[in-house]
Amino acid sequence: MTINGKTTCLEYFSKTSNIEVLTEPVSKWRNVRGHNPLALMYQDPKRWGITLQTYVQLTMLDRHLSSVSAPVRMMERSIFSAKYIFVENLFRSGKMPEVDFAVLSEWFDWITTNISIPVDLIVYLQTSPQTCYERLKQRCREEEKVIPLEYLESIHHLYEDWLIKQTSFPLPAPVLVIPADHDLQNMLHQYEENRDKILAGSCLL
Ligand SMILES: Nc1ncnc2c1ncn2[C@@H]1O[C@H](COP(=O)(O)OP(=O)(O)O)[C@@H](O)[C@H]1O
Ligand SMILES: O=c1ccn([C@H]2C[C@H](O)[C@@H](COP(=O)(O)O)O2)c(=O)[nH]1
Repeated sequence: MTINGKTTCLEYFSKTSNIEVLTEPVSKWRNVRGHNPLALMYQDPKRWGITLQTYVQLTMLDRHLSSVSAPVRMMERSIFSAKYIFVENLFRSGKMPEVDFAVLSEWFDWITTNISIPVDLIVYLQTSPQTCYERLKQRCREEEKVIPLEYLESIHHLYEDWLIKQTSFPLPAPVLVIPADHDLQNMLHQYEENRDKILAGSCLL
């Protein structure tokens, strides 16, 4: 999901030795050579969706390919969720022209056919759109103030189709589902309970 506690979870595990944590490169999406493609996309998705998602695809690929510095790597999101969820959502909601979707898809297909992107486990922090909406307001990131609940509902359905029903796109790895509508204390307890499974190697979505 989006805005559901991924960074908070990674911060928790980053305190464990032998784990390398790679957070999402969102600071790059907010500032590429002085431009803010994340803000532009939310202001006018039809015009700027392709711009943001091209850059997301590049920066996620860069994260996947960066050299490993610990026995276990935990990564926030992936090149797969960028394509299967966010690009798909823009396209299906009529906010991405067909030609932009086609070009992004060609890039994605080329990358995933020609470059090995191994993922061992997907950890799905499963949250309701309402919870994400509350956390969005709590975090109060300037670019995201325009996000309506309906946007989070669409993203949620795409995630559920992909990771739970498993009816939409191929899964690059098995899925571990952690219900994540709970308060922080409860979440930390669940992370401890799932620690061994998670440390088998994971990618947070
Ligand atoms: N379990 C939780 N209960 C309540 N608030 C939370 C919880 N986990 C995270 N938050 C808060 O929600 C907001 C978004 O969390 P964050 O970890 O940044 O999400 P993400 O990385 O998925 O966007 C932050 O303000 C964070 O402090
Ligand atoms: O491919 C993507 C990935 C993310 N986003 C947006 C969604 C959020 O506004 C930010 C960061 O995501 P978090 O879940 O808060 O970490 O980036 C996107 O538009 N496209």
